Amino acid sequence: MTARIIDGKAAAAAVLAEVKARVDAFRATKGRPPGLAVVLVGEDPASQVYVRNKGREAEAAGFRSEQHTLPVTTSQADLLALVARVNADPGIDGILVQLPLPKDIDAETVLTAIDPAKDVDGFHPVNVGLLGSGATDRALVPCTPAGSMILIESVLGPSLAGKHAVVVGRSNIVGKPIAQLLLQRDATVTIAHSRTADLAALCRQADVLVAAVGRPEMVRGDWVKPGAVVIDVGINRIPAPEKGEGKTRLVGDVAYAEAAAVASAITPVPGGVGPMTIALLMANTVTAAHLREGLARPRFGA
Ligand SMILES: NC(=O)C1=CN([C@@H]2O[C@H](COP(=O)(O)OP(=O)(O)OC[C@H]3O[C@@H](n4cnc5c(N)ncnc54)[C@H](OP(=O)(O)O)[C@@H]3O)[C@@H](O)[C@H]2O)C=CC1
Ligand SMILES: Nc1nc(=O)c2c([nH]1)NC[C@@H]1CN(c3ccc(C(=O)N[C@@H](CCC(=O)O)C(=O)O)cc3)C=[N+]21
Repeated sequence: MTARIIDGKAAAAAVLAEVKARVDAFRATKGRPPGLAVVLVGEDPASQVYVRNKGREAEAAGFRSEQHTLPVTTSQADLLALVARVNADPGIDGILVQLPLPKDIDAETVLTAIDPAKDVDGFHPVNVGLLGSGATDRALVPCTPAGSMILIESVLGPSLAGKHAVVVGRSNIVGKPIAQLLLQRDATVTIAHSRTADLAALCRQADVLVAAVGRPEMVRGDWVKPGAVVIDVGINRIPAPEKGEGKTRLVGDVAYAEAAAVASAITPVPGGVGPMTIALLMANTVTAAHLREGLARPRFGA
């Protein structure tokens, strides 16, 4: 079997088209566009690329978009003061503080200081709790998990009843929220991590296999059940001497060619989950704007 390649770029473009239509309607009703503030502390080059991409998409969608770039030496108090300022700005509906933060800043303190109604990352404890209790009418859901679900739905449809989903990775930003969303779609969910015994055998039981580990090509072809749907969340930059000295390339957490020979459908890296993350950030900003203004919640990727 050769797997169907799940086109994350095309799916992201479809979400962004829905976003744009919603932005136009929102602006016509409210007389202002949705607003997104992205905060970057420090000069991590990968983070700079992501933040720039987010700003570009926000402008393309017709948002008010602002970027705050603070030096790596910024104190936690100064960052909290900025968060308080954007919390209080009525024209800002979404706030994203790019992770990771410098080591002297406590990320949990900063994320908890964001107004949950503006928490378009879905990382605030209020949104984590709403997601965990199934209140998806009110929760802001993390972008990468929400985007991954749209890709899964594009292959398997809305119900995962009877399917075993294995999520490798238990981070608060990816693994745990993806597991919650899979559970809500009636999958039987197993969450694996670095202390899981016989990971390969467990993965071989998965009808839906989600890799969110951060280890290049760790999931091998013989870990994949024939016909499984494989979602590769990993983004790893590795040396690519074949492209020339000092060059790099992006790979996922899945050994793509091996897995694609066994799976029924698989996301590529790049061009899979990554573009969906950015599209869902825009969608969450539109959702936050609607909820803050008392308008009906829009749905994306339906
Ligand atoms: N496509 C996108 O838009 C995004 C991609 N990413 C990418 O997704 C990946 C995961 O990110 P994130 O969740 O933040 O990473 P974290 O480092 O926070 O979490 C990694 C998880 O993988 C587990 N793990 C690590 N090594 C192993 C192993 N050998 N066997 C089994 N489990 C293991 C860890 O287990 P334990 O808890 O036991 O330590 C942990 O739960 C990264 O490649 C990241 O770049 C992240 C965000 C967005
Ligand atoms: N507060 C916060 N929210 C995040 O959502 C967040 C974060 N911090 N920190 C870092 C991770 C990572 N992340 C990605 C977003 C887009 C791509 C993406 O667009 N990837 C492209 C390739 C991009 C490239 O070429 O480098 C793709 O996969 O096709 C990847 C990764 C969001 N994150």
